[in-house]
Amino acid sequence: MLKFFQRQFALTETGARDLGKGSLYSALVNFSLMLPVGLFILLLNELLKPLMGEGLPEHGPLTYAFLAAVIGIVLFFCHYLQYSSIFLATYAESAVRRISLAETLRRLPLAFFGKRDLADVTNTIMGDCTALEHAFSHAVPQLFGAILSTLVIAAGLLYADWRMGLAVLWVVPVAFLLIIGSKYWQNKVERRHYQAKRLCADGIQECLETIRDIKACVMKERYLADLDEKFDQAEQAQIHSELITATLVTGAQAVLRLGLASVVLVGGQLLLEGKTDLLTYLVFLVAASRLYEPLSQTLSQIAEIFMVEIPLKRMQELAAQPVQAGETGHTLQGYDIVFDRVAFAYHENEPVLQEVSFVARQGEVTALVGPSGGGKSTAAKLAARFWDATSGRITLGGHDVTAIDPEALLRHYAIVFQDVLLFNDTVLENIRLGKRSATDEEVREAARMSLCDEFVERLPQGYHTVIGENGSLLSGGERQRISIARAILKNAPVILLDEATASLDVENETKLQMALTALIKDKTVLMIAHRMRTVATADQIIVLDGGYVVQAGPPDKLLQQDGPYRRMVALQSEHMSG
Ligand SMILES: Nc1ncnc2c1ncn2[C@@H]1O[C@H](COP(=O)(O)OP(=O)(O)OP(=O)(O)O)[C@@H](O)[C@H]1O
Repeated sequence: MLKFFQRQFALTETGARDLGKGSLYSALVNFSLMLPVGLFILLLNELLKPLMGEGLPEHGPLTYAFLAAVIGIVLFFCHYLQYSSIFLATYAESAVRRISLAETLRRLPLAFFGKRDLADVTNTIMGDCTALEHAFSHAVPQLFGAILSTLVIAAGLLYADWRMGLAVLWVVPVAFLLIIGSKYWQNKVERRHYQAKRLCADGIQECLETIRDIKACVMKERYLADLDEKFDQAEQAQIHSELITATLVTGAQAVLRLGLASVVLVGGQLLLEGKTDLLTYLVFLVAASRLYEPLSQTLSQIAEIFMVEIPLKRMQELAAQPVQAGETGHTLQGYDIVFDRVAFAYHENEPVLQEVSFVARQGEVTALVGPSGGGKSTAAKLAARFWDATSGRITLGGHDVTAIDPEALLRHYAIVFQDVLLFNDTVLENIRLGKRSATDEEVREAARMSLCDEFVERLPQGYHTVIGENGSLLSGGERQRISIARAILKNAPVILLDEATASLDVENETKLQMALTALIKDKTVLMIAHRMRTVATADQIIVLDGGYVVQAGPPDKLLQQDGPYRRMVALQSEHMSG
């Protein structure tokens, strides 16, 4: 049974055991709800005795008050056990599920995030987990509990009187068949509802991310109209889904109630024919109304139980994504990066890099240049294993990067991206991200080297100013300097600079280049730049065009050749003097 729960609901062993316990306690609650009925029947039996001429009642009101109190305590404990075993265990399982999904996401290659919609991934971690949390705390154990208690009570009723037993029970399979028969239909409608909700979430996220461009292009009206349409579709899908579920559930609940009518009819007939006594008849009437209560509740949650399949599948699919693995303990021989006939494609049959071979040596600056879209950033990201090459090999210090755990590998890298990402925190903390253990003084020193001082002094609280979401209070050049400060603070042996100084004016770029010269001593530097002036002092230039290395060598040598590098330098000099 535990294996069934684990497989069916993707639970941990503890989660499956807790679901089993929760189901048993739910059944216990259902049984305990029969106790007041038993007491009532006992009381009725006593009260009927004098009327039937069977003598006086044997027990006084005190006995019944005592029994009622005991039943109250039993009910309390059963409910308490059910609550603690279901709710607390479900929340614990949910936390494990969320953490394990987040752990998977952390280890997934960036290729996954390029293919998958981020709103959808967020929805899986938050929305789907919440949906499962609700189903496993409010519906699934109750369903199994109701099945268990109904089976036991049904056996008792059939044993007591099979005719009235059948009159009580025939409605149960009919009601459930009605709901189960419509499962495919309900799931189809609910899947459409899910899809509509996901499109809404996508729309909102896209709108928030692109609000600046929407305003700049005066597209607000059109965008909001699109978003409105998505909301309307989600609303329609929700109404449709709820209508269908409500119709089916109330229909099935009405069928259940028919059972009461059939007991009245069958029992009444048996009573008239003298084939049963009044007490048994009353017992069946009361038992029927009690029996249907948990079943009726379960029916109202059956749509939720069917729906469990959808979020479960989505989560299983996410959990099954191949993660980037690798060893954490490795000894590198220096920090040379070697690209050996590397090919890569973001999408099948659309190669971005082909036959790329070069060596970025430790202690040297290797500059990647070339036309936009040539594959420079892609090559740098492959070196840091943000993606894995489709074919060929990239090594760092003689080790294939794909054999090294991505997080362990990234400890050797300090990276400054073109699109800087900052957090809504102070300048100090944003820089400290480079090295969590750095003292304030170390952070300030890195900030001074990356020329942050001059703009930080102008901020209201200096280094303690909170810079807004993604550094919204800062200019592009200022954000870039913070990112460089992080890299300086990290002081890693390999430095990747992707247009690191592109947002700076010429004067600041020159100053920063001098600071960077000190930083990059003895390190492996892979630098991407569009300004030829920036890479003029590099030890080696690699020209990438259309995914191929079209020229490689020291800048002075390349200048002597009639090739793309000389043309780019000439073009930019012309542009500057013109
Ligand atoms: N995440 C991605 N998913 C799919 N395609 C991508 C992705 N990133 C880049 N590309 C594509 O790969 C090709 C190379 O892009 P890349 O950014 O490496 O070029 P680049 O030489 O660095 O360009 P630029 O100088 O403009 O930054 C381009 O055609 C680009 O559209």
